[in-house]
Amino acid sequence: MGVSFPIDIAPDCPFGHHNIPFGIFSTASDVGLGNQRRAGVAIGNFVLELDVLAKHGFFEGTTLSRPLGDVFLSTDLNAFATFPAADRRAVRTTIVENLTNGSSALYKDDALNTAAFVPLGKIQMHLPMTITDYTDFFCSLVHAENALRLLSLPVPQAFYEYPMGYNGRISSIAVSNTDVVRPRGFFRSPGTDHPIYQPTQQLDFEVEFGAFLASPVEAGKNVTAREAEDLIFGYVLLNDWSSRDIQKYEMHPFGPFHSKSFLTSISAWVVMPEAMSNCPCRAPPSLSSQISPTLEVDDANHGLHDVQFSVKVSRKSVNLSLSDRTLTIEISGKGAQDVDIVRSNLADAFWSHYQMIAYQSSSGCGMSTGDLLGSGTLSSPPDKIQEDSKVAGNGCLAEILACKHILPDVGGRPMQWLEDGDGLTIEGWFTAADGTKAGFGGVTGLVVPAVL
Ligand SMILES: O=C(O)/C=C/C(=O)CC(=O)CC(=O)O
Ligand SMILES: [Ca+2]
Ligand SMILES: [Mg+2]
Repeated sequence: MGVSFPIDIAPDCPFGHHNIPFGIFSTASDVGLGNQRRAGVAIGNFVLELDVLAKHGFFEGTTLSRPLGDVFLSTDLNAFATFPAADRRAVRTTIVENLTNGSSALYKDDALNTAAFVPLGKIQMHLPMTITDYTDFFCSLVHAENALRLLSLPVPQAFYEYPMGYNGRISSIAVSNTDVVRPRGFFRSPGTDHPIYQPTQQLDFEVEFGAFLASPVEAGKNVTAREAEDLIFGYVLLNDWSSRDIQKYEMHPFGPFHSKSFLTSISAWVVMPEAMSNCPCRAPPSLSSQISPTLEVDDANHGLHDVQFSVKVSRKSVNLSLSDRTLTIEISGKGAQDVDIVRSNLADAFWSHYQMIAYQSSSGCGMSTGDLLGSGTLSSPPDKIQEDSKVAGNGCLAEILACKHILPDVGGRPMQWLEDGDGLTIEGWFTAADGTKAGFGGVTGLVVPAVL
């Protein structure tokens, strides 16, 4: 038997028995269906092929409103997302019940076991959904105060009244591990009086939380925040890579344009809301302001869970030596140094995804299965970051610089903007239903030089 019961879950593994995130993967040509994209769930160090379960009748006893058919052979999770929330929950429950039952055919039938489990090391992950629209919001008051202070601007009154947002570009969205090609744009370098088209010198990240919409919202129909829960298919980590010099120049008087449209990375695994159903929530601070009834949520059910984010930069040290008129630059071959620079928490946001969905629909704006809603940069107040004072509570470098927070050196150099060769990973962890730690699996990117 390739995978025996109980599946070993290492303490630092994000994919325990009560997380079960969904994703789209492919394998090498000699493994299973090879390079065909298909759906799976992550468990321990494996992906469980969902079509193999479906074809072996695992969901026949599951009450569903319509047959699953070949839904798990789709190249995205959109078709599965259109099943009613009760169906999606029932499918997930069946998977959990089988994985946690030593007498399931999953563990007893050798051929099935071999076909169903594929080691994570043998797969390639793809975008989990075909993304139909993308909005990026501005939901953290801590971030808004710090970012706007840098521009000597007050937080606008509207911030407290609804979740502010801007329309993003779907073409910018890529799955974790996609390289970050340094973007080029028009901006003024210090000391010049006109903009020059050049690679950004102020490349930044933004820690965000994304939600995928399951069911469409017809144009003209207003969804209230209390109705939004069942519309959410699942959550991903999102990094809204940003160029601050381009942004500073272009955002007068419009919103962000090229400064945000070169890349937005998301984690590959979509965590279902049910995985977080027992994870603590804190009532969103927006409830204490004057908000429209359509944006009101229940104190105990609003989606602002205790999800702990961290950011790690990986940078190689550079040794310079000057001998005999020759300058030698050596990138340390001893591997990169990893440094934690940020820790923040979803529970510190001002607005939740339920409220973002309600606000998005409030104008009569239609929404589709596969719409992605980013939370905006997520920061936490400094008093929450007690364990390690070197780590900032700010969800991006611009804000860390605005707060004059001194980060530890990385690769022997001060940490300012992202450099070519830097790797950056955002992780997110929460408490799953069985009390174990569960995670998103990270969203990572390597910065590579601009294409000139
Ligand atoms: O107006 C500002 O200060 C900044 C706006 C943004 O950077 C847009 C954005 O991505 C918002 C966010 O991530 O919170
Ligand atoms: Ca953003
Ligand atoms: Mg971006």
